[in-house]
Amino acid sequence: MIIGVAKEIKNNENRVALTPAGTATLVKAGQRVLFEHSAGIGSGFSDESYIKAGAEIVTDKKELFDKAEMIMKVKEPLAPEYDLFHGGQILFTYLHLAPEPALTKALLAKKVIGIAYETIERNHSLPLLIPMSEVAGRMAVQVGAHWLEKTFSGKGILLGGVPGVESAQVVIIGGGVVGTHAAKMAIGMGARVAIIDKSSERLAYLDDIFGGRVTTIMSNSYNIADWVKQADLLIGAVLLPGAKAPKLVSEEMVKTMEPGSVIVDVAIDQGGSIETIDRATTHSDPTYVKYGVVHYSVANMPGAVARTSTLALTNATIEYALQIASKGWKEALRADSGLAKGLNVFEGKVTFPGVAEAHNLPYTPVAEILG
Ligand SMILES: NC(=O)C1=CN([C@@H]2O[C@H](COP(=O)(O)OP(=O)(O)OC[C@H]3O[C@@H](n4cnc5c(N)ncnc54)[C@H](O)[C@@H]3O)[C@@H](O)[C@H]2O)C=CC1
Ligand SMILES: CC(=O)C(=O)O
Repeated sequence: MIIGVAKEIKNNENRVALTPAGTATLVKAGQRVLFEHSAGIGSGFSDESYIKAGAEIVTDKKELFDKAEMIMKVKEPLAPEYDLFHGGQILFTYLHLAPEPALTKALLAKKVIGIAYETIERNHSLPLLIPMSEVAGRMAVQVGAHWLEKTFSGKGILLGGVPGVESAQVVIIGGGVVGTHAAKMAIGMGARVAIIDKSSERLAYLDDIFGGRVTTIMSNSYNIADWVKQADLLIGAVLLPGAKAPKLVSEEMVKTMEPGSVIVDVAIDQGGSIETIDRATTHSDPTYVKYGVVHYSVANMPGAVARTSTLALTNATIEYALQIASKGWKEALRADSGLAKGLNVFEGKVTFPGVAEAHNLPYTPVAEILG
């Protein structure tokens, strides 16, 4: 199969879909890898390192898209990329289609075979979302600590306090991968940490692994309102896989937060879980202040730590890319029902229920397509 690796164009998106090691794995398996010129630079990988791994460098983006049977990316395509796709082309990337009507429409019109990293399942987990959620969870605390500084419109408090001075209260809504990694960092920095989740099993697990170092809270609007009010740093980390994120924190709740508090809504890539966050921000302009509270809603947080993220992402994606390329997408999906959950759009049809529901479009089960 001819695999095209495209350079990312999203604001400050420095990740790339394959490392040289991942490229070498595909080439060794008999696949042809076309690599867009300088696509790896932001992650510290030169064109030469990809040539050494067996890739061919292509300088013209259009030529890359025209030739490739499968395009591998990191982020969802943006408007300038929509026209580059052709019918029957496989797109293997994060798609996050539920909050993106224009992108969904474009991929349907182009009859692209869209396999989304974030909805592939294995053993009831999301193996291609996990590595970036680990990164974003850890970053959420780092970023939150930064914006809590007075210079950046924050309260002017240190997460860990100092002896004789109270530490900050971090409140995390959603105790999955993002939430757990955020909690690890926040505990490490000496903050007081509360995690709110709707799953009692998950809360029990978090209580077990963190012992007395976190407070676990059952998710309901009463408890959320109570804890949002106390939060110096509020982290949104919920997920309903493939669907739009539920708005759990209302505008009224945000108004009860003290001025200079900070919200980091990691769940923004699925539309966001905080009512006062109505748009994704960018790494070059990451925050705005509303009701005195600093709001941060960057949808590609791991792009800022591209070297770590590209390595972690390729570690996870490579075995799936290999399966799709060597067996062909249909056979690969037939052989792995978890990979089949990644199919979101196929030849003008929506094949993921959460996406169909979000856009009020008909839903075609993947099984119907695989036959
Ligand atoms: N902004 C960014 O750069 C990035 C964003 N993300 C996003 O972060 C979000 C979280 O991802 P993961 O932690 O991997 O998901 P996950 O599936 O591991 O965890 C989600 C948690 O949310 C909980 N949850 C669902 N509904 C809830 C409710 N009503 N109340 C409280 N808890 C609820 C679930 O029980 C689960 O524990 C996703 O939208 C993901 O795409 C991930 C990586 C980067
Ligand atoms: C998960 C995702 O969208 C990201 O890492 O950017």
